[in-house]
Amino acid sequence: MSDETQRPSQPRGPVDASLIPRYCGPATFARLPRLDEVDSAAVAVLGIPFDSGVSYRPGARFGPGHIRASSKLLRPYNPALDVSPFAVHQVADAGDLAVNPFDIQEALGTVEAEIARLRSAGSKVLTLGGDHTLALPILRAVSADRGPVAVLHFDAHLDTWDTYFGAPYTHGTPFRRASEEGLIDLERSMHIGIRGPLYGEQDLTADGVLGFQVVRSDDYENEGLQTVIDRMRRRLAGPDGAGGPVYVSVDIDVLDPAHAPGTGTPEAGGMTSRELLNTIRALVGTDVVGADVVEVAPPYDHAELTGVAAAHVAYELLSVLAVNAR
Ligand SMILES: N=C(N)NCCCC(=O)O
Ligand SMILES: [Zn+2]
Ligand SMILES: [Zn+2]
Repeated sequence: MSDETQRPSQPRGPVDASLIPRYCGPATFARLPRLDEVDSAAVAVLGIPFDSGVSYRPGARFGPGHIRASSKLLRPYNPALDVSPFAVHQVADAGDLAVNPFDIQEALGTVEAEIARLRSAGSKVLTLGGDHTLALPILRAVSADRGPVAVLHFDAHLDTWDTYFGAPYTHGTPFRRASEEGLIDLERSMHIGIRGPLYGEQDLTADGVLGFQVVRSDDYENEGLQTVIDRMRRRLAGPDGAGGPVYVSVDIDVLDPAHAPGTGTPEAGGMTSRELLNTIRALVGTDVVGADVVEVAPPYDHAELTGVAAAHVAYELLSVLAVNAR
């Protein structure tokens, strides 16, 4: 009797690195199966190679491939959360979405439709970007069936600016548009890791009106990790403590350029990857409805530093989803 007939409901996991060397074979995230190789997936990892919304260095269109290539060393068991994220339920790589690099509005429509399609097939979606513009169409799709969601946004930047060159859909503006469109819960959303020069003081006041609280990068040093985690969990619980759906958006430039040089708009004074991974782990027990890891720009990376950091961030997000599903 084959394994499959004995255990028909067993999720198909990653390729075994003790049988097939890690550097062999097609690069799916964490060497997971492709979505078309499994019946269905509780979580789909979707690449979106799009960087037409960037204000500075381009290159995030190569992010999905780079994160996958940097994810080959991930192992199946996560001791930090005591979970095997690919054994609890089926996780699969949905490949790359082909989006129009010359027409941003059309690209946003393609992204929204694909996220909606995967979600209606029963998959939560972890998106590998791509630039931060992508958060807007993803939030449109998620809030279409979950209503306004809390946005937990890890980034050096607010990304609530209004326009660049008059353009409303850019990587610096997704969360202003999302707030204006009523996609986010104004009482439970938060940025973590904010730092660096702004256009003016009004950037921060406008951001508060749009529904965000701010944890600054320096707060990790001044208050400590546990205090930051407590603030995050209190904010996500909301004023009545009841909680609700949370969308997690991770711009890899939240990390210090020493930890993640491969990104388009780097800012000094950032978080360590250890701080970021530990903060994400503290999301166990919150209703994470989707997530992205964006702004990985491989042309500026060295030794896969940024790719490995992004792969681990994605792995911790998948681990949280697995613990929550258990
Ligand atoms: N979302 C990212 N990574 N960066 C936004 C920077 C916008 C600016 O150039 O002011
Ligand atoms: Zn950023
Ligand atoms: Zn961003």
